[in-house]
Amino acid sequence: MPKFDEDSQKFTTWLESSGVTISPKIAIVDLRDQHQGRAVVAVEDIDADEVLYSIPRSSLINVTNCSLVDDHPHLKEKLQKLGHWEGLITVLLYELKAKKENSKWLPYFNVLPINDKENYQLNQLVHWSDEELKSLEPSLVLERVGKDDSLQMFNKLYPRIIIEELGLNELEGITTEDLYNVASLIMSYSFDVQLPKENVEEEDESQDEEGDEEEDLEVDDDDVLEGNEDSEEQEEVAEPDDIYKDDIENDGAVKSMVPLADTLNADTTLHNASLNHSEGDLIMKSIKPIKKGEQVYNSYFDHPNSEILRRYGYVESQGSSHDFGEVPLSLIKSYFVNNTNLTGEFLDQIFSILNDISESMEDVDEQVEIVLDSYDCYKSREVITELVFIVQVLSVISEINKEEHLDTLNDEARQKQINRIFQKCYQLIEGKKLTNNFKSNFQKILQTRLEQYPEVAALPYEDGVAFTRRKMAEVVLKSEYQSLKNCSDITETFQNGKMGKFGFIDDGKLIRNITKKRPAEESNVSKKKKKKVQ
Ligand SMILES: C[S@@+](CC[C@H](N)C(=O)[O-])C[C@H]1O[C@@H](n2cnc3c(N)ncnc32)[C@H](O)[C@@H]1O
Repeated sequence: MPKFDEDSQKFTTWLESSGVTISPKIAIVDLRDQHQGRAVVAVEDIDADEVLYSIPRSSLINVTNCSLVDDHPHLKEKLQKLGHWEGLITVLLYELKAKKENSKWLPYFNVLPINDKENYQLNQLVHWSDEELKSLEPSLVLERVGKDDSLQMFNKLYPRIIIEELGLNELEGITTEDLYNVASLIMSYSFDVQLPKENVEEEDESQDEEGDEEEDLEVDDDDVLEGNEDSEEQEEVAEPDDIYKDDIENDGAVKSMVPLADTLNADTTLHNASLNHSEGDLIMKSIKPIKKGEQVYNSYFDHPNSEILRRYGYVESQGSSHDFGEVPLSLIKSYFVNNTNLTGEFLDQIFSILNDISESMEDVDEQVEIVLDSYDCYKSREVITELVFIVQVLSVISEINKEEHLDTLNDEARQKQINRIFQKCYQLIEGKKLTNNFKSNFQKILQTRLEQYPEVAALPYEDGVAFTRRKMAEVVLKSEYQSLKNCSDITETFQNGKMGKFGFIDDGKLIRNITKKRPAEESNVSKKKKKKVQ
């Protein structure tokens, strides 16, 4: 029997001996010829809502259930305070580098990329060379690769935490590559597993609500490789006690490796099974009928292809259902600088005023932050409201600025006028209306963004599986290009699509409405200033 199959079989035997019960209607199969590694398929027809397997918590690996705690019980508390990523990385390094052949999870590790370099290539973006990453330009996913942040976290973990704080001399000599590999494994295989309610209650009653949620558990979508929650902290040279965070158990969930649950591949359109939590075991259930021979697919959350590639190292060759392209704020800014009378300096002031306006809104739920780093434009011909809002606001400001030179007003008057424009645009959009200038500026902005993509992005998806890094990069660019292209069709996006039907009005009408009610003193300031610049 080939080693790959032998490892799958040993893994299945190990699962059974670890208390995992598996429906006879499914089997682990070898889909290397389709570049999908191992997968789970139905060997008989399965109805919706059938239990496919049930996994006892004792077979999970996390900071409360691992060899490290078995061997060094006094470290349990410290581990739980390290943070989800740091905790699980440490625990896994101990299994892989200290326990090695003696780890009770060995048959599980042997079916994972970490112990089978021959059959698995790690393709998450942190493993791409700078040259390879260039093939993803101009995708903004390049700003989220996070190699530097990961490195910062690794430098904090080793040797400071692992050797000096926890005293794990068994792990002396681990390399940055070891850390990258373990972090990549966590990124694409781990789950945030909810703790049974009683556990949470004991620790912190305020977590009750979260513990009660009956949501599906999905493969983790957290961002350690970007150094998410802790990136600022990591920049400082921390003193020993600031390596500790809130107790993991107080979060109501613990980042865990879940054998077998992570053997499921994912697909945004073919998703047919989900992992549910219960008080005891974790249960994988079908969410729709699955025919004999079909693959059982989990969902890794609503990611576009760029994120699927970044986190999991593959792409959906015909596009993800959740694809979007992004328009960076910098492009919007340069568009207005090049095509209107707004200068870069004035636009920066406008952005800062817009931020102040949203911060000053009393009702936090109603706060509208419209200055974002980038704006998503979905394949489904929906764009985020913030994009509509900012382009509409800037279109109006540039029009008013022709007459009134807002940039020459004093700070207070300028702020008031921009606030008024903001409020009027808000009402306009709420009333499902936009202006004609918005239409033309929006179209040109999207066109400018589309022109940044290489020619290949405009071509249709190719047949077959994209599995080389070059082809996967092309698929990401096509996914983004098509999404942006879909949204650039104004009629489809703003009149026939999911965003509802917008009416377009003459800009003059809105501008008259904004300028007519301006307080008298503001107009005076404006006139005075205008005289100066004439
Ligand atoms: C949780 S594991 C799934 C099991 C994995 N196939 C294995 O052999 O271990 C996630 C990894 O599986 C692969 N994968 C998942 N869904 C896939 C898909 N639809 N197409 C190709 N590869 C996929 C990716 O390499 C991803 O990082």
